[in-house]
Amino acid sequence: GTHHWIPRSQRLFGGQIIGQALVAAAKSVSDNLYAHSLHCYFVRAGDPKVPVLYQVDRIRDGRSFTVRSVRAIQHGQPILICQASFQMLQPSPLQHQFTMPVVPPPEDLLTVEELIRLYLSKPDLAEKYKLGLNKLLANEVPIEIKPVNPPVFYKLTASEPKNLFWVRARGYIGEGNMKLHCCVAAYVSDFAFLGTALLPYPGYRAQFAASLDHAMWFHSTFRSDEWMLYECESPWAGGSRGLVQGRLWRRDGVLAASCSQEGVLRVKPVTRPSKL
Ligand SMILES: CCCC(=O)SCCNC(=O)CCNC(=O)[C@H](O)C(C)(C)COP(=O)(O)OP(=O)(O)OC[C@H]1O[C@@H](n2cnc3c(N)ncnc32)[C@H](O)[C@@H]1OP(=O)(O)O
Repeated sequence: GTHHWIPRSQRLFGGQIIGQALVAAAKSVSDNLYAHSLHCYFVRAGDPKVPVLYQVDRIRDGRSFTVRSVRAIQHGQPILICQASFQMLQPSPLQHQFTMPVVPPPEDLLTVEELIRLYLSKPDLAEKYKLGLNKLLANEVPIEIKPVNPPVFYKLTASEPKNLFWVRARGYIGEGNMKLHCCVAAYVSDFAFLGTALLPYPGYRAQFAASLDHAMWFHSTFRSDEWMLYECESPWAGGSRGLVQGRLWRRDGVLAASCSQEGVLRVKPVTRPSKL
């Protein structure tokens, strides 16, 4: 696996490693099987200077379900261990899902880049914020994001640990390759996910934040290059860790996937300039 967007932390982006691990697992199963879940642990930081080797173990090929175990390896050591399970399409009379939250459509909202440009155009914006916003703008991520409740970047306001944004992969993937859409959704699902646990604590900034594990369940067909609503919430934080849970909704209200992640969050108080 080669690298796309590299975060400022200079560790490999977790979503990229999960997405590529799922690509590797998916290549080892037959075409009539579809990913329905994955469970991963990030055991070492990924090094952006070298590629990642994905080693797949064929754990079991069952009649309906097939399980693969993938190790992502760099410098001879695992950086991620991932179990992925695939199933052949099977109908069922049992069918239910939660209801998608009612939010404005993506066409009525601004992308993160448009929001940043809007803030940068404000004549009264302090210099110290301009630098941070320009750094964010230079961050070329292969995902488009439209926050439903855009954050006010320079205001320290605590909010509930809940977040909603429209997301889609940049570029065209097209219909047909459901395995690829799941891999791209795995990439997308790790982006801006753990930050949900920090929303109630504007007085602290993350000194060290990294995902420890990530799990996903795929429920229906979807296209990751079309807008999906990502509903994120953090039911708990403590012990220098935060738990986040997410639901990816197709815009027609069908629940496409569910995600869970725990991350290490080491924070320090934001220092405000003295008024003297
Ligand atoms: C949030 C974006 C989502 C992402 O994509 S994150 C990328 C995917 N996830 C990862 O890369 C995580 C990979 N896993 C790992 O790196 C390791 O397993 C992991 C989680 C660091 C745990 O390894 P350990 O050896 O147990 O590391 P550690 O927790 O002792 O140290 C990690 C860093 O924290 C620091 N630390 C330790 N105790 C601390 C304390 N009490 N207060 C403040 N900082 C502390 C420690 O120095 C270390 O920092 P650094 O890595 O040296 O810069």
